[in-house]
Amino acid sequence: MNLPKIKHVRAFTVRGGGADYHDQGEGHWIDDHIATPMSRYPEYRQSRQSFGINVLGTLVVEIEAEDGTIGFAVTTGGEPAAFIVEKHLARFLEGRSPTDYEKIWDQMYFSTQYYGRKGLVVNAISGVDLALWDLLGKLRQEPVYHMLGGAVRDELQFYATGARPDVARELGFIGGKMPLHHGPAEGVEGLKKNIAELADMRAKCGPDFWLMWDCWMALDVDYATRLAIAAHEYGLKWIEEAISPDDYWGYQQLKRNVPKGMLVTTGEHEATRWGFRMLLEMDCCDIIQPDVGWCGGVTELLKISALADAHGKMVVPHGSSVYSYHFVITRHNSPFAEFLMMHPGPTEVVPMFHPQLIGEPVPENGRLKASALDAPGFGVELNREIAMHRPYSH
Ligand SMILES: C[C@H](O)[C@H](O)CC(=O)C(=O)O
Ligand SMILES: [Mg+2]
Repeated sequence: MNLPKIKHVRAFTVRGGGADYHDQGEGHWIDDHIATPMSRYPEYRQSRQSFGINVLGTLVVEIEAEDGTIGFAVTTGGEPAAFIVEKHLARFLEGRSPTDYEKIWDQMYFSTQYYGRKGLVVNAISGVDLALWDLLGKLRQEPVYHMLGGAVRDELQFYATGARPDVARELGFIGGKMPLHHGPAEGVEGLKKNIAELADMRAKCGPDFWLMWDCWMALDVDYATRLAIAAHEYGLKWIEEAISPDDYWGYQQLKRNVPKGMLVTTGEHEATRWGFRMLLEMDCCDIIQPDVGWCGGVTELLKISALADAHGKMVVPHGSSVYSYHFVITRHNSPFAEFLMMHPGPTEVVPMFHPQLIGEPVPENGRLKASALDAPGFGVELNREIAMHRPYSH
């Protein structure tokens, strides 16, 4: 079957929430004294926005086919990513068939390799790749998860990320991942406060509910080891992204140091099959957590996931709403998914990428039926009432 060719690629920026989920208003749990690598500077300790966590904003990529069908995706990257999409990547799509996603990915990656490889450039590539899969699904009238091989189970199960695992438990989630509030610069006192918070949550959630810590790259191996050992008594299930994503050697050591039964997870700021190959071959962690909007898109996630499978590791993607769900439902080594609680409390389930997506499904009682994904592409529409800006064109 000959599908219409790609006519035009456009990139927009949007401010406020959505795919740039750290861009929230005051009083939100996601910006309340969370430990980060910048916490060593007291002036940047209270708020992540103070050091610019939300400086980029959302990138929206639209790909229009010759018949007028539009695929789109949202990720982070904002204006600099919009420049890369319009001025560099668009040339590898326009005039091509949307079925050529392998060649398109290869050309996007290798043409930018001299200034890219990870971070912002791969965010931009991911946004284009996701928009391409969305377009392909819309042209074929198929959900992306069908094109990835179909569902291997009837529903998705979720753990929730937020400051209130006790509420997440009541809402039906299988676990709660909390932000770590105090980093090494806050000394033994900070470490004790962290443990007291965990102990309090364990008391509120009972003995069996999964409790995890997201350390957002804030620690060093020594602190992470001491934290993990002290947390063992309170049944911490995993310690996430404890140290810098560049420190593969540190992760290898940490995985050896943590108490038996506690998992080490990482990878949300890692990209491509080559980055994940380091994590897997060096045995840095138990679960890898690629973000499909940051690691290279679905085309690359399939390769990362196959590599993880061969190493006997789970793939539990970071956040990313529908872009993750269509992948997780198709893979045996992705047995559950993350739901990032974007309610400020967070005491209610609200769509993760609100207000940018229309029709974004959310878990009910911590679950989502595969049939909730049964619409062409990623099954969502772009909310055209939000203020979108197209800073560059070609
Ligand atoms: C809660 C974390 O600091 C971060 O904002 C989100 C994240 O890393 C995750 O969902 O995982
Ligand atoms: Mg995380």
